[in-house]
Amino acid sequence: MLTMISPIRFPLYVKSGTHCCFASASISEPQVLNGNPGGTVSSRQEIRLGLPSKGRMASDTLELLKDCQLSVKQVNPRQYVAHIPQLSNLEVWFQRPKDVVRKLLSGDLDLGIVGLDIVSEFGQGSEDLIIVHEALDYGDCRLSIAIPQYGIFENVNSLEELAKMPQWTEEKPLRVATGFTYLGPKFMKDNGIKHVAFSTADGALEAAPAMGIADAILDLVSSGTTLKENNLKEIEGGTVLESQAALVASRKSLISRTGVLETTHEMLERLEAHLRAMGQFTVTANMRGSSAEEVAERILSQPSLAGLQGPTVSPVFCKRDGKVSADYYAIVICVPKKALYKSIQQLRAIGGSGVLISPLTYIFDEETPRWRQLLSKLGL
Ligand SMILES: Nc1ncnc2c1ncn2[C@@H]1O[C@H](COP(=O)(O)OP(=O)(O)OP(=O)(O)O)[C@@H](O)[C@H]1O
Ligand SMILES: O=P(O)(O)OC[C@H]1O[C@H](OP(=O)(O)OP(=O)(O)O)[C@H](O)[C@@H]1O
Ligand SMILES: [Mg+2]
Repeated sequence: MLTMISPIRFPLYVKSGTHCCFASASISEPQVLNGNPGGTVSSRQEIRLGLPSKGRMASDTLELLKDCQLSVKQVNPRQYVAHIPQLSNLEVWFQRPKDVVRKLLSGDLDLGIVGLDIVSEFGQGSEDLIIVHEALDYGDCRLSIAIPQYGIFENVNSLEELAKMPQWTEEKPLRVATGFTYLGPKFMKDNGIKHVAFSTADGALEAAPAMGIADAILDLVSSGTTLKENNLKEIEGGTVLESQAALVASRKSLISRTGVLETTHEMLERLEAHLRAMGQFTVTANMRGSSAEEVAERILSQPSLAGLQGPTVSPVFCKRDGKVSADYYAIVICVPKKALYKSIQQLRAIGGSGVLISPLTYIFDEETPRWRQLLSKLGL
């Protein structure tokens, strides 16, 4: 449930109350709850995964799942429920990212994929939300304070300088427009900044300072183009959080609902195998040598050629003068994409030839490190 911010320190002007939920104490008044009352684990049999229904996360999420051989089958794009044939007993529900988090909390969803920004804003530090994979490698952005490049802000370049400006008083606080009405005031409070008033807005926040609606904004920044185009700048110490897409789960569901832990394990294995492989190439090459050990020693003498668990070295046999022997060896290693050219140079330096580079699809480790972490978070 959202907590309203102290109106004295951080007056909050809420444009619309649609994203707040209230539980009335009076019996005579009707109650308005956000989802399943009390966030209990209901008796439904199916496991539910919430995915973003719109926005830039929607297509990237489907793409990622497809790359993990977990294609989502949606009969009709306007239908909000779908299936992943590989994961039996799982329903996919398309929801707005913030509703994915709310429904995880209310017990109406068991798993979800959303940005960490949304998890922090709408999860509000709830112990029931568990981040299973915090780096799905898309939707990268940061939540930052931005101020005008001009006028009284021209020489202001840090949060400290912004807070020290004589303009902000109890009566006339720094006005910040944001969609992050939980994280914004919390950040200001954590940084000991007084005389701040937040107002909510849903889009095109970057226009607010020029329109005179706000002095500063707190919004997501990725390339920084939108800020620049609107003559705004980020400031030192003004980043509230770094975000990217994450797999999130309800603690209650993981512990109590049949099959949720197993499904989470399978999803995690597939995600990790795909994401690890994304950063690597397979390199095969030929190398002359007197023995497999001698070739392996030469490879391991190079810092970028160690591979995942050391090189695979196989003899290439040929028949000469009626005698079968191995004069050279085929080697196979994985190299990080970023270190590809360095690896080729090192391979050549030790006598490698005929170098072939292929993409990798999956790397399945013996055990995914995040699985251990998940079990320990659950006390299992
Ligand atoms: N410029 C950006 N670059 C990369 N990722 C972003 C960017 N802006 C937002 N995101 C990430 O994508 C998520 C969804 O943002 P998006 O703007 O696509 O949808 P939305 O905010 O739900 O829709 P709307 O902005 O129409 O309300 C955000 O919560 C954040 O994690
Ligand atoms: O740093 P950049 O790469 O320019 O991206 C930042 C912009 O992206 C998001 O807006 P979005 O495109 O989602 O539009 P919205 O305001 O309608 O949410 C965010 O709210 C910023 O406005
Ligand atoms: Mg947006």
